[in-house]
Amino acid sequence: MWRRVASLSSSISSSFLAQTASRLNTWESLTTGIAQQAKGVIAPKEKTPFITFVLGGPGSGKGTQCIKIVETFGFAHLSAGDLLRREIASKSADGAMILNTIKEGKIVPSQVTVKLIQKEMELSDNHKFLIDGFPRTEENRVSFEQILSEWQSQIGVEPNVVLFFDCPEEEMVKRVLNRNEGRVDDNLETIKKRLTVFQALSLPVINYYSEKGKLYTIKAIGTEDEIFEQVRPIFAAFEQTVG
Ligand SMILES: Nc1ncnc2c1ncn2[C@@H]1O[C@H](COP(=O)(O)OP(=O)(O)OP(=O)(O)O)[C@@H](O)[C@H]1O
Ligand SMILES: O=c1ccn([C@@H]2O[C@H](COP(=O)(O)O)[C@@H](O)[C@H]2O)c(=O)[nH]1
Ligand SMILES: [Mg+2]
Repeated sequence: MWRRVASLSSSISSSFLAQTASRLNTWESLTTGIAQQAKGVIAPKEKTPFITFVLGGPGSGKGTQCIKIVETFGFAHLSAGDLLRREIASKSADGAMILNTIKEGKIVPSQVTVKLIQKEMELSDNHKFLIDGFPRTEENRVSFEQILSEWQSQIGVEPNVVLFFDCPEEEMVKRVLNRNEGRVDDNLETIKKRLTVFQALSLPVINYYSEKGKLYTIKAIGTEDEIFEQVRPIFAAFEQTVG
């Protein structure tokens, strides 16, 4: 379980925190850290988080390619849409609001989505994250950067890689209508709204990362395997340094 050192402050004394923080140059595993502290040994987890945002329109193939990246490169896959659908299924306090927002093809408030992603990252034993379908708006991006800035001394405020699956609209519509997974937003009316939201709110995020030199654009047409052959070299290039 990965935890930010700062998030331990409510349960652990500040002297323990200061001691722990000084020994660790990155995130600490809470359970391992406490057990090892009891033995008088704290072994640092030296792997720095590696964050990839996976962006693209509805049905562009983000989730499909994430599965292949996980299989090949051992990332943890965090789909923002799946986390939100899990909230609906669990009938959480935000569930009804999230359901209505998804049906309308709109964007759930940043604080809700960021909290879910942050929790998943903190619970993960992995240090390599694929964050699928997020950030969807500039506001999402800034909210997440605020979280990362808490870890700034360790990892900086930006993702390491941003993938953009660039797919023609007619192909995206065809794929979504054929998806057949029972999603409430897989209908023509909602898809049209999602495409409008993508153009208006998500493309600016993609342009932002392009200007930052972080963007890797994938031509998302062809077979799933053909598309993955564009994705593979991006992660292969980082493999030595990321672990
Ligand atoms: N290269 C491809 N060719 C044909 N169909 C594909 C291809 N890649 C994915 N699909 C299919 O298209 C549908 C949408 O793919 P996927 O769920 O991966 O997209 P997505 O970008 O995650 O969409 P969303 O944003 O709606 O979650 C799925 O049914 C998937 O099996
Ligand atoms: O960061 C996010 C991600 C998703 N949503 C909402 O969920 C649906 C479905 O998302 P997928 O990534 O396509 O599974 C999306 O249309 C949004 O309504 C969100 O608000 N914020
Ligand atoms: Mg998806």
